[in-house]
Amino acid sequence: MIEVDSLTKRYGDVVAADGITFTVEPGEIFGILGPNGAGKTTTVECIAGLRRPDAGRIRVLNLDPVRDRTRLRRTVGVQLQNSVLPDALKVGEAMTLYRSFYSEGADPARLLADLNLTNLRNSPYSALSGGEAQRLSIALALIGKPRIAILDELTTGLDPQARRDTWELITQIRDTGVTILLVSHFMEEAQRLCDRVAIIDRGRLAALDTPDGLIARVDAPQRVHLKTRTPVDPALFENNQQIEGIRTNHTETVITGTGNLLHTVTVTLLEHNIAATETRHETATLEDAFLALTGRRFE
Ligand SMILES: Nc1ncnc2c1ncn2[C@@H]1O[C@H](COP(=O)(O)OP(=O)(O)OP(=O)(O)O)[C@@H](O)[C@H]1O
Repeated sequence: MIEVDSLTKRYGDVVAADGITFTVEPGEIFGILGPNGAGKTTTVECIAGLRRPDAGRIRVLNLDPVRDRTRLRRTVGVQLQNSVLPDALKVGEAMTLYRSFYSEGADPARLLADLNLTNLRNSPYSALSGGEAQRLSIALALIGKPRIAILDELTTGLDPQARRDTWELITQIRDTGVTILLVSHFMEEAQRLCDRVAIIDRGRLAALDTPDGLIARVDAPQRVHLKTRTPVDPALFENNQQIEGIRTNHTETVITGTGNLLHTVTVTLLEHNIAATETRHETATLEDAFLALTGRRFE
């Protein structure tokens, strides 16, 4: 769907994109993840044909985003970071206006219903909450029935519930066959939502893999935290190669190790007829992967 090969873009002395290469496959939710100023927006703006690369080659559905911008506009829906509409424009009017840009497209009433915006169709843009405005911007990105949707910093500024609702919505949109290119600086968002993630740091592609694949590159041990009614004897876990360490503090036990650690611990407890009142399994996160891959903390 999208091919980016050695993309380079400079603003004066700043190299915002420095030889970035990746491809996006049909039906993927593909994440571009990186800290502020990493070059994410520059990359997707070049893909959307809004900026001209200094070097490198981009193809979107086999078209050149700059040269073939008019043709691409029919198949690529874009929601840009911090996009705003005029305050007085009503939700329904915005949908009708954007629909008029396309000879073929989605039914505005149907799309409003799908995005749970029907009741707000007469509300002016200025009266919308952050989550409602984001849902409207997604609706506007989808009004031309695109094959690819580019969504930039979709959930920034939303509360946790609105963020989770938006993730659910993105998954549903993908399930209708739309390929999604998602820009984010939220680790959890990328981990939960994306099929593959390109980590961009200082204009360069630091890594590209599934979230699990990125996390698997981290050499951090897992931890299982247990609470039990009576103290656990650490000797029960000896002679198990997956277990690297045990710390006990009365009825609280923390076991570190590798492999299928949770399974190993659970089986051992069952064998000795010990019931855990609480179990928590901690594994490495994308945040750990970022640190391991770039040598820097995400923030
Ligand atoms: N129009 C511009 N003129 C000059 N410098 C720019 C321009 N747009 C971006 N930059 C610089 O290019 C670099 C990359 O910016 P970009 O917006 O692509 O990063 P980003 O990863 O999307 O960041 P954020 O998460 O903060 O939006 C930054 O150093 C930024 O200051």
